[in-house]
Amino acid sequence: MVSAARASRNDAPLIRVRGLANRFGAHSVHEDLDIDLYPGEILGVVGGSGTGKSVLLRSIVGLLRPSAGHIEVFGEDLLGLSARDRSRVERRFGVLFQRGALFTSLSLQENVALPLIEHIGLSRADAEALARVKLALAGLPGDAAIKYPAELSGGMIKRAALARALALDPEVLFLDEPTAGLDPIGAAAFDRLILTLRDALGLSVFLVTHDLDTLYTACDRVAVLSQGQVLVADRLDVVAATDDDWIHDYFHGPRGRAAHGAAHPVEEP
Ligand SMILES: Nc1ncnc2c1ncn2[C@@H]1O[C@H](COP(=O)(O)OP(=O)(O)OP(=O)(O)O)[C@@H](O)[C@H]1O
Repeated sequence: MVSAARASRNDAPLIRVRGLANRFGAHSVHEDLDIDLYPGEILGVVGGSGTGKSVLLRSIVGLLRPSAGHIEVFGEDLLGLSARDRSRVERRFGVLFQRGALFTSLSLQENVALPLIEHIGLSRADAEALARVKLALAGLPGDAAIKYPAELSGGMIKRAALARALALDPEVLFLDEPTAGLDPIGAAAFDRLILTLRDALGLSVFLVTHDLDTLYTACDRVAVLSQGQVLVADRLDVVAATDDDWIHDYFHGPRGRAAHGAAHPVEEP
């Protein structure tokens, strides 16, 4: 199921990564990696454990300086910018990290208000009012705003972290394994939320995942990382048909068949 907001390949990429290398000492994670994110698309990034999906995300959002390569975002060469200009560009990103990363000593509305106070200089009252709007946008009930992370289920924590990622009205949303740890119903609801938000807010989404259901439900394109590079980045059917052992095991193993079956139910005669 892919919405009308699917990216047109005639558009220039919003994010254009070329020749990226990430090395930690003698350990090379990426070498000469290229990847694009098009406006309005949800790009799923998959690959075996340790293939560098999170490292790639962290390099693009500015948390990790790559060893080599170019990262062009909104037409600007990110690695060539001054710290001040970089943070201007990075303000247009929203990031949801794997473990949610909420401050445990703050209520949800205080967590979401924090970037609004720090980056926009809103008063505490205005920031918390806007935070409540963002929490509602992420599908949380009104009474959740004054709760603390310890009082919430895993699914609610993800939604609160998503609300915080949306606080500054980003144009690009980066999600690192957003459905990890959620039960299948909670994960499916989160996938639908991502689609709804993309359509409503015109977001472009870079989504690192292991979740096959997410790929089938939410992603316009899928990029597979393997041996330090992007092995293939295309529509799911093209990717699933690519001749590669990992792709074959991933898409055509029991979980892959189940996800495909759920996305393409056989119609009763
Ligand atoms: N700061 C760091 N210093 C040294 N090595 C690192 C650092 N960050 C990541 N790595 C290594 O880079 C490799 C890729 O890590 P990354 O977390 O990106 O993998 P991943 O594809 O996201 O894996 P998973 O699917 O298991 O989450 C791993 O071998 C990891 O140990």
